[in-house]
Amino acid sequence: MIALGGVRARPGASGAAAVPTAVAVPLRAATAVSVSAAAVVLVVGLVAPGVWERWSWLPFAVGLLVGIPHGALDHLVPWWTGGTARRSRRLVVVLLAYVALAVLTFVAARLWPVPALLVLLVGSAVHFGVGETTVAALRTGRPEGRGPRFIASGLATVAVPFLAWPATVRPVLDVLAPGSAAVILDPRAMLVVGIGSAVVIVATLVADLVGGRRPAAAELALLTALFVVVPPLAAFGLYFGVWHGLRHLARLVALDPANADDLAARRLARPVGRVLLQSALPTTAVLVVLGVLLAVPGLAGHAVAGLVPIGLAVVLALTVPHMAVVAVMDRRQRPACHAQNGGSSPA
Ligand SMILES: CC1=C(/C=C/C(C)=C/C=C/C(C)=C/C=C/C=C(C)/C=C/C=C(C)/C=C/C2=C(C)CCCC2(C)C)C(C)(C)CCC1
Ligand SMILES: [Fe+2]
Repeated sequence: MIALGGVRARPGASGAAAVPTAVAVPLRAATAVSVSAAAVVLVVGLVAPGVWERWSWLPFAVGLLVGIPHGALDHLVPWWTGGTARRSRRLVVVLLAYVALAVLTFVAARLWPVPALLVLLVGSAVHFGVGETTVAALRTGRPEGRGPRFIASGLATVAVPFLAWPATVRPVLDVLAPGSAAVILDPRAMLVVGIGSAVVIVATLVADLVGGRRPAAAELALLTALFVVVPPLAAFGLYFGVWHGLRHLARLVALDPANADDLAARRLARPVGRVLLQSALPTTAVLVVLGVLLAVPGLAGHAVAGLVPIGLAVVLALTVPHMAVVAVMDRRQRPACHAQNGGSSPA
């Protein structure tokens, strides 16, 4: 037996598990919204490229606003995945550790901007790659290892915008982490990462098509095209908020034990309302921090000013504690690799 979304499911003959309604229903809704939104943004980028070049900040700002809540229930994940009763003293410890990790990351990024940004970008690629493979596994009920799809998704979402839009990202990098543009956009490094990304993405697409995994191939192709065609801030905003963030929220909806009955009856409205209500306070706290950093000149670092660099700095600082929590969640929610042998996952 394997564990999916906190519900046990028996693997079928092919090694794939029947995907429980608890996770299938919200994930299907989130997938429909994210794929449609990405397709619309991509088509606009193809038909009227000037629109996103001029209005990039809009999808970026909306993406931040919609994407921040996906981490806002991180402090509850250990209880939802561990199946133990919530104790207020342990909750306070988790909250304090989370805030401390985010503050330390923010300060480290101000003190050592270039190495910190490089580490955070690699961390982001791992985080997005794991998110894509876990969602693929949860959708099909088949285990997904840390193989080509994980690397291809990380590269498509993090390396491709730098490869396709060097002139656009350069000024943002120069403000976010002075000196980082020369390192990240170094022509030899770009050539190596560019060839590596092309090989891994194309190989994954071909393997998916040959293996009959057409939806997975279509999603990877859509994401790659989005980051190639649409200017990076607009593409990132769409991906972060409406793709990665929304799918993560769908997984959270399935994890909260309070939603079990509604999801079993395929009712989504109440579970979505519950998750939004629970995430409102932590989201507001992060938005207040963002507002204070924007309002008080110099607080985010001497050179950093404006929504784009401060928004990115805040979101990147949250990446570290968020990644730590999501790593635990992924281990407990994704179909286990040994499902094929009928083993049980570490629920
Ligand atoms: C719970 C809790 C809370 C809350 C939390 C939250 C709300 C979270 C979130 C989280 C998150 C929200 C996360 C995030 C992540 C992110 C990421 C992962 C990012 C990445 C990025 C990138 C990759 C970028 C890139 C770039 C650059 C750098 C430049 C320009 C261009 C581009 C855009 C491309 C608090 C603190 C209140 C308290 C305690 C507890
Ligand atoms: Fe995330």
